[in-house]
Amino acid sequence: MSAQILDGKQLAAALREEIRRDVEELRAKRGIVPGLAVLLVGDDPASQSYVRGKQKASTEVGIHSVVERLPADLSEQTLLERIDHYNEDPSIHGILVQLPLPPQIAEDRVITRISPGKDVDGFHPWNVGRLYSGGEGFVPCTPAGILEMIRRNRIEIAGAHAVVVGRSGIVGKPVAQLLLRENATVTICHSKTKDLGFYTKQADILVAAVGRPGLITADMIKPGAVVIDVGINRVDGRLVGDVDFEAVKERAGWITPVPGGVGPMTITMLLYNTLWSAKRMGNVQ
Ligand SMILES: Nc1nc2c(c(=O)[nH]1)N[C@@H](CN(C=O)c1ccc(C(=O)N[C@@H](CCC(=O)O)C(=O)O)cc1)CN2
Repeated sequence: MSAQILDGKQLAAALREEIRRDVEELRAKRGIVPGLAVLLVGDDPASQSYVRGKQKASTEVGIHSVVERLPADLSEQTLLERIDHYNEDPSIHGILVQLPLPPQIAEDRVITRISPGKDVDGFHPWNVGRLYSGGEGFVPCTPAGILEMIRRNRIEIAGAHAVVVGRSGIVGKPVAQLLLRENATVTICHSKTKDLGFYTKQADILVAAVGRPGLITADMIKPGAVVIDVGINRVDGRLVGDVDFEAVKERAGWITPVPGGVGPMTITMLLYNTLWSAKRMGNVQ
């Protein structure tokens, strides 16, 4: 039997409607309009498209967004000064710098400059620490979206063996931490893992986040497993994930498509984080 599809596009639309209603209530009852500042350096087409998506989605739910498009040869100092500006702006509740950055700019110095209380990407070391220590803080958007997809489809995490392939700071490590927080037994695999299939075959929940098209094949899957594909790879003008979707869907219990799976949840969780930040700054419960 073919796997059930974890439809991120559909879930994202439903969540955005919930967020839109919450934003409207915050505005009507408290006069607070959530504000998001997005800084885009350079002209990478994929980054431009993601930023356009963030701006459009913000407008649709009533979040005020400011997008600064900055030249590719921008100095790190100028970017840090723009961040300082938004750190001080009381109408802005969330700040993000679209990644990747050009080589002359150090990502860690930029991320660390964002006020942790406005770090809606959840990349600042303060928020990373909160995720690991179990405290309240911003959770990175893609991992938060994955957890939301699993929960909303009533898939049991506690006691499951979750295998995460990929150890990036944006997806692999935080999603592993979130699954651990939900009482999964977690294994993290990466490019140096020997015999990857040995681990993936044991996964009740498999998260693939490496950026290698077709890395996960049907023979690497436990029958009935939940397969979450975070890969976004362009092959011959087509968008494909890290999972061989057509073959794996015949063996898995649940599977995310690419496109239309995890991707749309990323921007939705950014809206959620911005709303949460505005509520927190306004002391709204
Ligand atoms: N500051 C950040 N930079 C980056 C992040 C991030 O969370 N914060 N994540 C990615 C890019 N990203 C958001 O910024 C992102 C990636 C993919 C999607 C998405 O909706 N994908 C669609 C396909 C879209 C397409 O055709 O390309 C899908 O999978 O269905 C949204 C946002 C790196 N940088």
